Amino acid sequence: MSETVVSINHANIYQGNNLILQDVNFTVNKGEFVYLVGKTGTGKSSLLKTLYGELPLKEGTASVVDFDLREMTWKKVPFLRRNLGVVFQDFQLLTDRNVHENLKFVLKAIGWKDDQLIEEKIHDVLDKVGLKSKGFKMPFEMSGGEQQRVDIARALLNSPKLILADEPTGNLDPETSDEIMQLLIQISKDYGTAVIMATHDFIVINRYPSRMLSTEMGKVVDTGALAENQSVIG
Ligand SMILES: Nc1ncnc2c1ncn2[C@@H]1O[C@H](COP(=O)(O)OP(=O)(O)OP(=O)(O)O)[C@@H](O)[C@H]1O
Repeated sequence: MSETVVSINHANIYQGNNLILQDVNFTVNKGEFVYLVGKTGTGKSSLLKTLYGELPLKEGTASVVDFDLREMTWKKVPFLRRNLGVVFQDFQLLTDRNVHENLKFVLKAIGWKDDQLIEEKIHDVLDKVGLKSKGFKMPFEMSGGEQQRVDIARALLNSPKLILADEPTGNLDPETSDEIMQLLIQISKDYGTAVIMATHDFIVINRYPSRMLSTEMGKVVDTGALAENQSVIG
């Protein structure tokens, strides 16, 4: 039986008092890879922000990795985030410390204390993103693709059931975008992690076709699973 990771029903998404998306309904299951597409300003980021607790859900219902978004308070948001991985376009790494220290900082912040477990976890996530030997590098010494891999490694620290990615290939050249897409798809297949990825990049979507949610005219349209991406990378 499939395991539901996101379930959103009759939700209205607001920015302040402005209604951005109306009557949003969809579910995402374990291991699914879903694109979120739509013209600029149509609400992709607003929807993702709602899913990771940055915007409050005022109308409708939603459950994200078993957290009820209507019950969300600022105190509970960090607990929701510990069960998610969030990946952004601009990497958001701490520039004054190396990759290893960036990852250690996050683990310490969420309460990890055992040095050996910390080292094992960092080794594990760097291995998963193909950067096993790059822990000593400073962010400015890395290419955009490598920095995005570190951002994905950071998202994996929580062993999340869901990764929310907002334009993760937006700053990358086509070849590097390909590598990041293959990595995200591989993660969703290997670890059963669901991925919702906002993108404008139709080159990427055409190369790695998958289910699409489209924001248009204040609604979210579910195009369903048009094709499997399995054949592309498999
Ligand atoms: N902090 C904010 N306060 C008020 N309105 C906002 C805020 N952020 C976004 N909006 C508005 O909400 C609407 C949706 O914006 P959003 O960023 O979600 O769209 P998007 O589809 O992600 O756009 P893009 O593709 O350019 O990132 C836009 O009209 C935008 O102006």
